[in-house]
Amino acid sequence: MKGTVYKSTGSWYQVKAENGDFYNCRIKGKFRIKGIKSTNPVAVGDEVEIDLDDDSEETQGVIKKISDRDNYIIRKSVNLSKQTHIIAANIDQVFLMVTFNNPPTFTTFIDRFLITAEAYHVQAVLLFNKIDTYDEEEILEIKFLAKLYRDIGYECLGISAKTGKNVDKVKEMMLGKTSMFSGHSGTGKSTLINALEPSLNLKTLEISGQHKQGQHTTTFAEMFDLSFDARIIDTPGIKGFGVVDIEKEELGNYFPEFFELKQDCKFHNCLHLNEPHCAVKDALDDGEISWSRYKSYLQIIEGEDDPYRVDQYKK
Ligand SMILES: Nc1nc2c(ncn2[C@@H]2O[C@H](COP(=O)(O)OP(=O)(O)OP(=O)(O)O)[C@@H](O)[C@H]2O)c(=O)[nH]1
Ligand SMILES: [Zn+2]
Repeated sequence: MKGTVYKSTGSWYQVKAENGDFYNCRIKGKFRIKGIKSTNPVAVGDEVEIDLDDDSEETQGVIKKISDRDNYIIRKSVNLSKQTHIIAANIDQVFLMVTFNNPPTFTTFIDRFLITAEAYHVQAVLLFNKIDTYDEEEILEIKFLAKLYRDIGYECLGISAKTGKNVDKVKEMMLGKTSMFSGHSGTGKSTLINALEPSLNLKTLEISGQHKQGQHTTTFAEMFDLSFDARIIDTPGIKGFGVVDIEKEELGNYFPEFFELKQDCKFHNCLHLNEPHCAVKDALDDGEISWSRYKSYLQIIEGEDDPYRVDQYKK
């Protein structure tokens, strides 16, 4: 029988089978995924093949096969170097909650987030939350930012999780998909999820504001079905959505607007720094590429505080 992994505790996996029932499953045999050394062979979101065992009191299952992943997000294992822990797989989209000043979300943060999403092949959507609190000037700034990112190809939406403004549009975007929510603490993730599904009580809600994090507790992601044909993956204790190592030479590929111009640079391996006849720098001078994006690019390539090379736990 086919199924999807909704929860993992390390040795047991909760699988929702195609008949809609949930089964506790174990793994049989060895699962290796090409190119990655992982501490967990099966992750939340994985599509699996299971065999049911009716002999025991409670019907249990055995995971026999795991399907190729569309994408997955990882973090480095806490204990074992060079090992990775797959947090979740087959994610359709990730929403980044952005607030202008309460708390501030800087463009460098947005850009780092988008680069990570590009590297993981996960579609990213920017939600500008708390639009009920902004004055005219701030609304203009939000609109400016939304246009900047829309022009690059990212969907942007102004919402208020509190008043419910455009929450129906978020719902629409989620239909038939598996989504994740990310953003600085206090940007309104919990409030939005509450507005989307009032009965859902996520672990992130229990953890926020307390000091349960920081110990070496292993955190496991969990998937939830919502009432309107949508699924969300909750990743308690993991800020942002994992780690990714990016080489200098490939960084520009994760800026879609840089990538598009790359073939016009004189050197095929142009880093868009001081090389002559660089199409990216020309576009920057012409105002076709935003300075804030280029600044983020420089910061990362120069290796200034490199937060996405280390584990990002909530402190
Ligand atoms: N005015 C206004 N306040 C909001 C809105 N969304 C959230 N808030 C408030 O912002 C504060 C933080 O919201 P949370 O939903 O707890 O934020 P969070 O992102 O889940 O934070 P963490 O759990 O720490 O990651 C709360 O006081 C919310 O009531 C909004 O759209 N408008
Ligand atoms: Zn160049």
